[in-house]
Amino acid sequence: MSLQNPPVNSLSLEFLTDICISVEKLEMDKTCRGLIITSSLPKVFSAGLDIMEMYGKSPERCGEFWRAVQEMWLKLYGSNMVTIAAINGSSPAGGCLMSMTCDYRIMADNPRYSIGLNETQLGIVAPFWFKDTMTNTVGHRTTELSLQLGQMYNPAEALKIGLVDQLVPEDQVSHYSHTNHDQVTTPDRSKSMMRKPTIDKLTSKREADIQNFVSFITKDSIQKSIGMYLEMLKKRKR
Ligand SMILES: CC/C=C\CC/C=C/CC(=O)SCCNC(=O)CCNC(=O)[C@H](O)C(C)(C)COP(=O)(O)OP(=O)(O)OC[C@H]1O[C@@H](n2cnc3c(N)ncnc32)[C@H](O)[C@@H]1OP(=O)(O)O
Repeated sequence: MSLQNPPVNSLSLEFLTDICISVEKLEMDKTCRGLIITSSLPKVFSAGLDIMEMYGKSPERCGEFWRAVQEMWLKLYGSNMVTIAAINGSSPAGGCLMSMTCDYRIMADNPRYSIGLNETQLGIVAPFWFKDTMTNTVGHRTTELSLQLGQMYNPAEALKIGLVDQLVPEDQVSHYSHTNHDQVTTPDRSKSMMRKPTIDKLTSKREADIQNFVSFITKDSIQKSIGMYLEMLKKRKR
């Protein structure tokens, strides 16, 4: 599955819906042995959630958006397929979350790329299931530090903390993803054993999590922080 939503593969409601439909189709296809997620765009795997979906939108629309974010995570983290993230560019926040849902992460060894949960930089607290996914990936202490600082890691740092599993030359990300994938034929039952408690936690609190997101994101102070972050993103370009 090659992500293609220019300019930065930000995860809008529409794009998230497309991703969910694609994953669902693959999941039902008996001939499909697994899933490699990568990006069709240069330099960016995914810029994470589309910030414009969280800025100046109605509570109803925010709720619909958040349900789609949850759905994407539930589908990928609970997938019965062998999943590999072929991270061929930067992968902040929701992009990092998407990578962490996979069984294995291969990243392009380019020091200009970065990956991590940077929500704190937007004045946002990462939701509990983002935190849980990271804890399951890199452990409690690293997650605590990482979330408090909104830390982004270059590929070498990401490898060191276990946020990615393998670094490869940029032009060989696809090759190594397929090679690794071919070595695993079916997902082991241990995958669902390891992930079920984390998945059940969100499933049982799904509506409350949506309410929490909507009331948090529509607060004036949070809207102001997001507005300032958007300004910073645009200024950084100039
Ligand atoms: C209770 C819980 C409450 C809340 C939880 C909410 C959780 C949120 C998780 C998230 O995922 S929030 C999104 C966080 N994402 C980011 O901070 C990424 C910001 N973007 C970047 O760092 C860079 O754009 C990049 C490294 C991904 C790519 O850099 P580059 O190739 O240099 O592109 P530009 O920076 O020039 O960006 C091009 C264009 O795209 C716009 N843009 C970038 N990221 C986003 C985004 N996530 N959503 C919407 N739009 C984005 C950027 O502003 C530029 O727009 P122009 O109109 O100026 O062209």
